[in-house]
Amino acid sequence: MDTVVRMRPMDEPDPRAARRDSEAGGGAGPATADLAVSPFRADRDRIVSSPFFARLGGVTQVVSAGGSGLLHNRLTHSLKVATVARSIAERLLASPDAADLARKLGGLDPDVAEAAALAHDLGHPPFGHLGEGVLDRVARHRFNLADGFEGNAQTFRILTTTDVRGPSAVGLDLTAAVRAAVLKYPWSRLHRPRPHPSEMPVPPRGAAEPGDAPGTGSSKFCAYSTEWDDFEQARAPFAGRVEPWQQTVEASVMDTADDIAYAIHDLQDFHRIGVLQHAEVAAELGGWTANALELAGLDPATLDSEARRPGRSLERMRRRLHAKDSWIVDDDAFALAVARVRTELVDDLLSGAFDGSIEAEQALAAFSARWTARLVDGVLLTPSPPTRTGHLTLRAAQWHEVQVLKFVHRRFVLLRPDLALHQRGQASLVSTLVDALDAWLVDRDEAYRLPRRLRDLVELARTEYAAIARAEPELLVGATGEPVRGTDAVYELARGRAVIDFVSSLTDKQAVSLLDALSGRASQPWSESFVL
Ligand SMILES: Nc1ccn([C@H]2C[C@H](O)[C@@H](COP(=O)(O)OP(=O)(O)OP(=O)(O)O)O2)c(=O)n1
Repeated sequence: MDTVVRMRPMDEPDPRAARRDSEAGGGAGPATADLAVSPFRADRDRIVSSPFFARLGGVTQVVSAGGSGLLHNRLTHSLKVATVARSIAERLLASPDAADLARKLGGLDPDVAEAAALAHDLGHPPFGHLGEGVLDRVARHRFNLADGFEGNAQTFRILTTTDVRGPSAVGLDLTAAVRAAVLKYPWSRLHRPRPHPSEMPVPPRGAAEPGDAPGTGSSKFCAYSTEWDDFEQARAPFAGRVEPWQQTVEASVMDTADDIAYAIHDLQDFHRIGVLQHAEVAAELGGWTANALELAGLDPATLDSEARRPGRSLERMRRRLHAKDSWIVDDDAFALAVARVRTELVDDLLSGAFDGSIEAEQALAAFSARWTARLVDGVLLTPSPPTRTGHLTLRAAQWHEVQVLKFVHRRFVLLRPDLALHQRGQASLVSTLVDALDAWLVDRDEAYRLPRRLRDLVELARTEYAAIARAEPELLVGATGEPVRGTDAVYELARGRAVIDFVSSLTDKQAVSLLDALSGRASQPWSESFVL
């Protein structure tokens, strides 16, 4: 790719700072004026002021955000990601070579990276990833929405469409650079850009179709067809700087910061509440280290049949890395990463139970500070990365360490049957709630008593799908690829999108309270725990 960069004359507007409404002749009126002078700082402020941002305090990171308040929720997580993203950006800019490369690739501004990090989880539905999977199934199977639901695409929809910042504004009207920086997976599910990244010989991370659902498009993506115009406008300043399927540098900073933040704080959280036990983690890592050669020689069937014996799960993970990430995987680096995690996590942190003492808090804080610094020190900006990664990557040592840290969390927290039990209940709650709201929407007798927000969302989506039907009818397909034609069919899509928008914007607690009320289990009509 040609990265020769033309210098912009001083009086020419910065295309990275372009806003959609100002291009359309609108712009911020007096009621919505920004305090910050820098457009990217103004974006950061717009995001922080949004009710969608405040809502993240009530949304699950891994387990419910309610209760003790000691575990991370999506708000405290986002604040940490923002801190890490800003410091990565500032460190890169302090190196003349990295700063020069970042400029050639389309620019790097710490305010943009920070704003994107603050915004990156806005689209997470109640109950986090669990809710995401349920809403995707419901969107495709019940409402025939080919785009389904995806947390990152919902983030982009909130920022550009459903959030508002003044009487006439649709979306937060952010700059192109910040909008582009939240595009972790810069493509739509099925059709755009062309050729679609899912068709590449080695697709970027998230672009491949799920093996068990052929024809459903990329497993991760950042824009529904309703937001495609915004997507193209946001990415326009980066054309010729990065490939169409590549993240901008700022998106890559946000993505890496997200990985670093949760790899560390998820382990802290579950040590704090006593779920992460020293003995089982020590046995797994120790079992792999003591028998690495023998385990590497086991055939896959034996490895599967012995899955519960110490070391087997880690060996399966090592093989998965070889299958998916051959661009970086290295057995020596893997063994060193296992050794380091064993020393610093298992022997140091987990060897004493968390008892709330000052000493225990100090140990947690030291673990977090040491690992955050180590991983942030491991970032590297490269001119021509392999397709599986962005321009910003972790060096091999730190990349393997993050994989091992995430493995410990997945194996000893996420795969626990007691967590699965809890999540099955939440999954059923989300899908029942969708059914109940949809039944309310189609009840003719209740047409004038519908929640105002829900009604507004239906109208918004109806306008959007009608516009697509006129301008790009080929994009309007149902979940099995059949064309959607006619006013009634378009309305059905709009109804589905509106219910999904509505449910996905609830906190965990609101979702519970709303279903209680809709099922006749709430005793008070004027409850304050949710706002319709
Ligand atoms: N099945 C899963 C997967 C992840 N998580 C948790 C672990 C991390 O705390 C966080 C990771 O999810 P993110 O959305 O922050 O990031 P990803 O990069 O994994 O996903 P995406 O790229 O879709 O945002 O969610 C979880 O509880 N259950």
